[in-house]
Amino acid sequence: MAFIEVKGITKKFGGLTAVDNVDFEIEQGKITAIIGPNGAGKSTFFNLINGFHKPTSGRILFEGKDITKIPVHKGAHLGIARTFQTTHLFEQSTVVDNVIVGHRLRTKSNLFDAVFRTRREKQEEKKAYEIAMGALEFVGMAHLADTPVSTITQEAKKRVAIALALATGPKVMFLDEPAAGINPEETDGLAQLMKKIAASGITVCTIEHKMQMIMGMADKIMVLNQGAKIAEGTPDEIKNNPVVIEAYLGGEAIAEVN
Ligand SMILES: Nc1ncnc2c1ncn2[C@@H]1O[C@H](COP(=O)(O)OP(=O)(O)OP(=O)(O)O)[C@@H](O)[C@H]1O
Repeated sequence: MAFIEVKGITKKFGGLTAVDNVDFEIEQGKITAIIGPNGAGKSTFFNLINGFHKPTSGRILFEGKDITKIPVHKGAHLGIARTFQTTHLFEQSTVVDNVIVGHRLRTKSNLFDAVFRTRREKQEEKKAYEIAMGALEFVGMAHLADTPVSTITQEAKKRVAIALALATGPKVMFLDEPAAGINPEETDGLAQLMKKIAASGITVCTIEHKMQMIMGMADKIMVLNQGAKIAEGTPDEIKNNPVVIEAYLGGEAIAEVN
């Protein structure tokens, strides 16, 4: 059984077919990247598998279970996490408080507990703090735990956004352009972090435009073009695939990644 299996998925927006009958499998504990030119359908495909869009047709199986129609919060409880843009962080709150929000998603305290501060609520608060600190440790941000998000660098914010997803205890993490807007050295650092996440057993699925980064870290790449899957394989297979070179990367881009 595949970890995530996408079967014949199609998404239409009015008359436009953004994703066109794509079959794809994601392996557990690996890094999978989705690439393709602008408008190829990457974000749409990504949002179909992480539950943010519902397909026009086709099915998605997660550990053999049909998750095609389940709401996003149910997906989160099954272990499907998605990182948000750093602009979704609460700038005035501390780094650790931001991450605690991620963990809260999975804890059981209800409004009654929150108002009357029951023992369970206190225990959960402590646990949420410990989990948040563990996630910050993992991404190398524990030393900034008590710092307001507004004062940390863009790269640090990206790591905090990843910690937030990690704190939900996911089985798979979806990262949308994790390295956008940061320098090459920081990009390398993030690639290392993604490898560390995958090595810890959490499956990583990403869209990224930085080709060198993708080629250096992905176990498997899918190439979309005009909504259709035109290739899938290892970085080496993709770099040398004539269809990909023709449709997307072009001779110069290939020279760049080799
Ligand atoms: N909510 C929407 N409503 C209508 N059309 C949409 C919507 N989202 C995406 N599209 C269209 O679907 C097509 C695929 O878009 P998508 O954003 O998935 O591509 P992409 O490969 O992620 O592009 P980019 O690299 O530029 O982000 C585009 O033609 C886009 O205009």
